[in-house]
Formats: sequence, C-alpha cells, structure tokens
Amino acid sequence: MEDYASSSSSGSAIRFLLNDLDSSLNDCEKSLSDFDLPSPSEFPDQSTHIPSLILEERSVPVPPEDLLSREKLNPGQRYAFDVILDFVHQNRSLVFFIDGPGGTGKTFLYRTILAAVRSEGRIALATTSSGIAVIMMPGGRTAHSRFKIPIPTLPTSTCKISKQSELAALLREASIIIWDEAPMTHRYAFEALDITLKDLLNCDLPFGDRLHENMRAKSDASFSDMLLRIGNGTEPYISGDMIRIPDDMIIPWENELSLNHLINEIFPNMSTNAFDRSFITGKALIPPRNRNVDILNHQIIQLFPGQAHTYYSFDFVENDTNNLYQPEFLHSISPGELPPHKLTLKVGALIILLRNLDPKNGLCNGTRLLCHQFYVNFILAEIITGSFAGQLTLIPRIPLKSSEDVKLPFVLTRKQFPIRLSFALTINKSQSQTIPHVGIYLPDHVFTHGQLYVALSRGTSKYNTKVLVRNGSLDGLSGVYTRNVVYTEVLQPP
Ligand SMILES: Nc1ncnc2c1ncn2[C@@H]1O[C@H](COP(=O)(O)OP(=O)(O)OP(=O)(O)O)[C@@H](O)[C@H]1O
Repeated sequence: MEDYASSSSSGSAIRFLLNDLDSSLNDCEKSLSDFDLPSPSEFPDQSTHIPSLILEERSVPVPPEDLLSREKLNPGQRYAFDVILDFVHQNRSLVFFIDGPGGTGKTFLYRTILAAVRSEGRIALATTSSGIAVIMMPGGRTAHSRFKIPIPTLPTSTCKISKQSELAALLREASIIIWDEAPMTHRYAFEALDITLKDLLNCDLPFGDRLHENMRAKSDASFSDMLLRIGNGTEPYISGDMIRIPDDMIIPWENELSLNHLINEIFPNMSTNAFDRSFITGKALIPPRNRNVDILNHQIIQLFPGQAHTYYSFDFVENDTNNLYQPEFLHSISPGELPPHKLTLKVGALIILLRNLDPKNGLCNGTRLLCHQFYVNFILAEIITGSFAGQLTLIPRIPLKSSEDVKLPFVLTRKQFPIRLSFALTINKSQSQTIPHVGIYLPDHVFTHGQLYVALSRGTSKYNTKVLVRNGSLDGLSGVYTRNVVYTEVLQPP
C-alpha cells in the first residue's frame, strides 16, 4: 500500500492497489471476487486524474528496434501496416485478420504497428491467446486477462467489464487492439468480447490479409519456398499423404542409437560447449509427444557436465482420508503439464516454465530459461525467450494441480518447481519460437493439421534443421518420407 500512497487521495490509492492486484490475479485466471475483495469501482476517484490503466498503457516502453522495423517490412507486411495505420489515423473502426504460416512475420508486423501507434502517444493494446506469445509483444497480456473473459466461456458469456470501469475507459481510449494467435481461442471468447465491445463502442466489418513470405528462413530461399509448399499442402505427395524430406536434412534411422546421432548433431561436444550461452540457447530437439520429450531430456542432462541437483516433489490427493492413493503411485504420474516428481537439473541446463507465474515480467507457460543457481525453495534462472531475455528471476516451488485434460479420477496436487527440462520440447510448445538449430525427432509421423510445418519452420535454414524419422522408408523408393497433414479447407478464405 505504501507504494500507492503518493496517489491524490486514499480512495485513489486503494483503487490503484485493487486494479494492480486484479490484473495480477487475472494473469493467474483468478479475480478479486474469488477472494471476497471489493471492486476498484467502489472507490471513486475524487481527483480528475487519468485512470491508472490508461497511465499504465501509456508508459509501456517502445523498443527502438521496433520503430526501425517499419523500414524493413516486406511488401505484404507493408500493405497491412499502411492500411491499418490509415484507419488508426482516421479514427475509423474495422476488424482486420492477418493470416500466414509460422515465420511469415506476423509478430514482427504487430510489434511494428504497436511501436508506431504508441510513439504517436496513442494507446495500442497487445493481447494474445497463449501465455508464451505475451512475451513476444511489449506490454502484451493474455486476451482472457485483458478483457476479463470468463472461464469457462459459455455461448452466453460476456466479459466482466462495467461501463463505468477503468477498463471500459481504456478500451474506449485504445486506438488499436491486437490479438495474436486468435484462432487458438474458442469462438465463444470472441463472441463474449464482441457483445461487450458492441455495448461499449462500435465495430464494423472484417477485413482479411494473408502473409506469404517465410521471413524466419529468408536467408535460405529454397528452404523458405519448401516450407510454404508444406504449409499450403502443395509439396508433392507420395503414397497418400507422405512427402519426401530433402536428403541433406536427414539423420538416417538405423536403430535406437540413431537418436544419439541426432543429439550429437544438435548438441555436439557438450563437455566443452555446455557453458557457451549462445550455443545452448539457440538449440532444441522437437518431437511430437511428451513421452519422447522426457526420453530426450533425460539423455541430454546425462551428457551435460556438472553436478546434478535433484528436487523431489511432495504429491497428495485432497480429501484422501483413507489413504487410497499411495505416494509411490502418485510420484509415477507424469503428464506433460506437471513437473516430474524427480526433477534433476544442472547449472546451465535449459528449462521451460509450465505455468503463467508472472506474464507481465516474462514468466509465462512456455518461457525458456537457463539454470544459474539452486536453493532449497528457489531456483535462480535467466530468461532466454522473448523481450525479457537476459533477465534473472527466482522461480519458487509451488503447489500445482492436474487439470481435467490429464483424465485422472482425482485431482493430483504436486508441490514442485513449475518447470521441466527443455533441451527437448514438443512441437506444439515450440510454436512462436525461433530455434536456429533444431532437431526434429519423428518416432511416429505427425498427426495434426500443420504440425510438420510448425516443426520444420522453427529453424532458419535447411543446413541447421535436422530430421530423424523412425518409419520413413517407402517400399521400392529411395529417400526418407513423413506424413504432412494439411486440411486445405482450413486455408480457404471464408
Ligand atoms: N520484414 C522483416 N525483416 C526482417 N526480419 C523479419 C521480418 N519479418 C519477420 N522477420 C523475422 O523473421 C522471424 C519470424 O518472424 P515472426 O516471429 O514475426 O513470424 P510469425 O509469423 O509470428 O511466426 P509464428 O507464427 O511461428 O510465431 C523473426 O526472427 C523475425 O524477427
């Protein structure tokens, strides 16, 4: 409360405090009402000052490199930028859809728009569907937290924003709202926001644009072209839905030991390279499933030099008064969304956060970090993903509950650090990240739309993207093949 004492009145100070508290709780999918705390609007402002939410947005720093990005936009990005900025300048409303496969520069475009609009003293709200995308945009927040979209979101849901609230004032004041990775969110969330915004402001018809050029791999034109063909489903198919992977990307499958060849290709000479920060942070192995992630991480931490530090979790099931669930059984449960019971780490090891601890400060579900030091109840680690890269942070040990997705007949509570090793991560978790040196391990062929494209498009060139396919041979044909799942109807304009 002392930090808020300089506010013009005690009512304002309490309101500031409640607003900040509410925003932090929203990041963890909770709200003030969950803790019987009053709403900020119960503490009216006696002064004529600008609402704190508006001040907060106005103070989001504009990175100088984002201002310079305007000069680097490719023709597709430039067109979208010009049209959108025109609407902003004319104070006109329209909904724009920017579409394009991973790596075509959507986030780059959003950051350029945010910087341009904010540098004019206007308000630009940056929101995203996933926690990890938040840290890719300065001032980013998850859409659920920013718009107070209820969870679960039902067909009749509306956002919890009253007309008199500071948030309503912020939305009215905003010149632009950007929602990254919008298709990942259920349509009920958009309908809830649509109804709410219609009540607060006026929106018009949608407008769409599609980006085509893969910017992540632009230094390797043939790779970039191949990626777009794979993403569009136009790479030639052989024997149903199989495509051939170029020979120079292949690590041949001979037997189980071939996995070591892939690991050595991406993480060579670990005993000398492990403490070279730039070596270790630009790399990852990406298989489709969590169980393969665990196998790979286990193998790499063994190769990693230094003393192992192991943390064991405390596991329990609430209200299990008859001790039905023995600790040994609970320890053996290890779904990808929870940390393992036995967490073995080393200084310099790569880890990934499994919860949104503090999205405003870069600690989201999906943030990758480097371990620096181990304490009993904290780990000192350095963020390596997104705009907070380079910052040191303390990760606490916290209780984590299993979700319904794990399909257990009870809720498991595990007290552990909310992290896993991340030398390897699933293809889905790798989305939105550029990983210059990537090894794709396909013990099974991919199974969902666009997944092969996501895996292959993490890298920046053919030469540092390697692929190991377990069942990649086709009768009578040379070369290595894997499945590419593309539902072309998903790519058609409405
Ligand atoms: N016009 C540009 N000039 C230079 N670099 C660019 C340009 N556009 C994008 N990039 C770079 O290309 C890479 C991929 O861009 P970005 O992350 O914006 O793609 P994306 O479409 O958001 O990908 P994803 O969907 O995988 O998150 C980034 O390293 C980005 O800095």
